[in-house]
Order: sequence, then C-alpha cells, then structure tokens
Amino acid sequence: MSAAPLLEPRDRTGDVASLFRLHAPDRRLATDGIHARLPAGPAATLGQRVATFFSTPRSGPDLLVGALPFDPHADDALYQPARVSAPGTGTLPASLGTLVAAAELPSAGAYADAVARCVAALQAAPNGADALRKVVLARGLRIEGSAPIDPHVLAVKLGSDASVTTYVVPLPVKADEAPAWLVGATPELLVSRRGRTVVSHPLAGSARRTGDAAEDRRRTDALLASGKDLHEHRLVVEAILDGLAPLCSRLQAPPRPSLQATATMLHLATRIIGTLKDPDVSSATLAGVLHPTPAVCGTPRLPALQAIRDLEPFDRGFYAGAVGWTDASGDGDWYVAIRCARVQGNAMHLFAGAGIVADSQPALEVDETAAKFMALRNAIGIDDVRAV
Ligand SMILES: C=C(O[C@@H]1C=C(C(=O)O)C=C[C@H]1O)C(=O)O
Repeated sequence: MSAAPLLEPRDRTGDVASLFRLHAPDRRLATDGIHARLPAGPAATLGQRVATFFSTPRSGPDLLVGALPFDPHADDALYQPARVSAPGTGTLPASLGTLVAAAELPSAGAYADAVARCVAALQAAPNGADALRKVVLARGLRIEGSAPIDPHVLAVKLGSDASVTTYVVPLPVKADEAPAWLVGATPELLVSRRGRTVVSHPLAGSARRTGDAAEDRRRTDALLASGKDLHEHRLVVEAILDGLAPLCSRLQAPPRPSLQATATMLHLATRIIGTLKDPDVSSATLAGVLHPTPAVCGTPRLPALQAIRDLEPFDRGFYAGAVGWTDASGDGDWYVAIRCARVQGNAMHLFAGAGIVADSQPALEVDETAAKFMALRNAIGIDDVRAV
C-alpha cells in the first residue's frame, strides 16, 4: 500500500484508537491518549459536570474533548486527553481499501413513507405554541470494507473540502467490541465561546450543489426565496435565540439568512453573536442548553424527539449530536455532528437527515438526504448509494 506524507500523528504505541481530531477552517486540534474520563451524563448536567471536573486539582491538559449523543437524555462521551499533539508527525495509508455500499436503513422508499407520515402528522397538528411544527428525519447507509477502516484516512479525504470542519472522535464501546469513532465533515457550528463572546451559526434549508455556476446561482436564489426553507430555518434561529437570550446581555442575528456552501451542498445560514452576562457560563453549559437544535431534531423539542423515535428505524447514537472541546476557562467549540459516519472494524454507517415541515414533499427529502451523503460518498469513492 502506498503511503501519503505527513498527515496525522500516531500515538506512541502507533494506536489510532484514542486519537481525536477537530480541524476547523480557522483552528486545528489533535490529541492522543485518554488521561481521565468525564463522568457521563445527559446534556442538562454537562456544564455542572465539566465545572466539577476542572475544579478538582489534576495533572494533564486543561482540556476535555468528545461527543454528545443526539438524544439529550443519553450519556455523553467526553474525556481529558493525555496530550495535545502536533499534527504531521506520522504517515497514513493513502487508501481506504475496497468498500461497497451494503445496505440502506431505511430504504429510500421506506424513508419517503416515513416523511409522508410525518407530513400528515404536521398538517394535522393543532395551531398553537405547543404544536409540532418541524421534525428532522434521517436515514442511514451501511458501507463495508475488505479490511478495518482507518478513521484518520477518511478524515483526511473529507478535509479536501476546506469549507467544513472535519472530525474524528473516539466513541465508547463495550469491552468485547472493536474501537469505534464518529468521523465527519460538518459545516455547522452549534456554539463557540471565547471569553464572554458566544457565536452560533445554524444551518437549515438546503439544496444540492451541482458544480455548474449558473445552476447553483439559480438554486441559491430559489433557496433564499423559498417560504418553506425560510420557515424551516427560522425555527432553528428562534430556538437558539430563545436558548441564549436569558444568558446574554447582547444578542444579535441578521433578520434574513445568508447562503453557506460546502463542496456538495447549499444551505441557509445565520450567524448569531451574543455577549454573556456571566463569564462563568462555559461552552459546555451552552452546548448543553442549545443541543439538540431544530436543525437536527425539530420544534418543539420533546414532541419532535418522540416523532423521531417513532419514525426512524435505528438509534442515532452520536449522529446529529455535537463534537468539540472545552477548556478550564470555559472557552470551547462545539459543532453539530452531521455529514458523518460511525466507523467500527470493517464497517461504517453513514447518516443524513432533512428537516420536515407541513409542506415538505417526500421525494424532495429523499433527494436532499441523498445529496447530504455526497460528502462522505465522494471521500470514500462510492458513487451510487444504491449500488450494492
Ligand atoms: C440533519 C442534517 O443536516 C441538517 C439539516 C438541514 C436541513 O434540513 O436543511 C441543513 C443542515 C443541517 O442542520 C444532516 O446533514 O444529516
């Protein structure tokens, strides 16, 4: 197998299991080893657990890294790394080996049926603040390889799109299981904190990017004028403003979204900036308050979570959760864990979801989720998700 030069460190034993990587356009973080684990718990107690962790004298970096699962009531997986590592001290194989798309769960047809059932429920929902207004429904694709899949090779391939944040996050596994990671390339910032300044940059309302400049311009204009997509987007911005408002003395968001493009997608995006009233509110607390936003869950949160449980035939695990870091000062970055795969042994599970509102059309949501698989599909070189 040919080797690519100087891409990512191995740790001292050459083990990749505990390597964490978060490469944002403006900041690169890589760590290796696990010094101590944060006691696991739900999103609501994350801020308190992190504060307790850092208030206890200990050796090792003043840093916690890891992932929150989609379900805010399920256990998260954060740990203090052994070392912050300098990227570029090792080599990686250039290839992921032979991969085939093995199974869709659910099939495109079953996904369309679930979207149709969801639309019917949204249309039947009574008017009022508590009524179900949006549900994000996802589907999965299992890919199999001829040999164990190296998550860092996949991340390097995903990193060829400079507009996204690539990540590799070790996931908890049972004692008899092979190591597992969440590997992805997200365009979406859940929340970032530096001192008192808080930034969130949600996306919702999407179209496939074609690569043809005139057609992409047309799609961009259509997206920025689409009542359905602006509504889907507004619900996310409102939820984030509602979450941040009690914590901020100043909070600003432009009245209309702008366009954010990745190599494969066009998204409506809004950059929200706030100033914390209390500088002791950490990025972990903020992530715990905001997650899951209606970009990945729906509105209102609890009925949307229930609809997802009822309509999706799989457990999301850490897909549509959050990945990131927080330090002892409370600063940190948390990204929405989308455009990703759970990698374990010879297999990976890809996930893609789309926001459903009362006027969504099932066939268009099938296409939107197929387009959202493209980032991963391009990286692993599988052209057609239906090919087996
Ligand atoms: C849920 C996903 O993406 C989210 C849903 C979007 C939408 O519905 O338009 C856009 C970006 C993300 O917030 C995903 O990629 O799996």
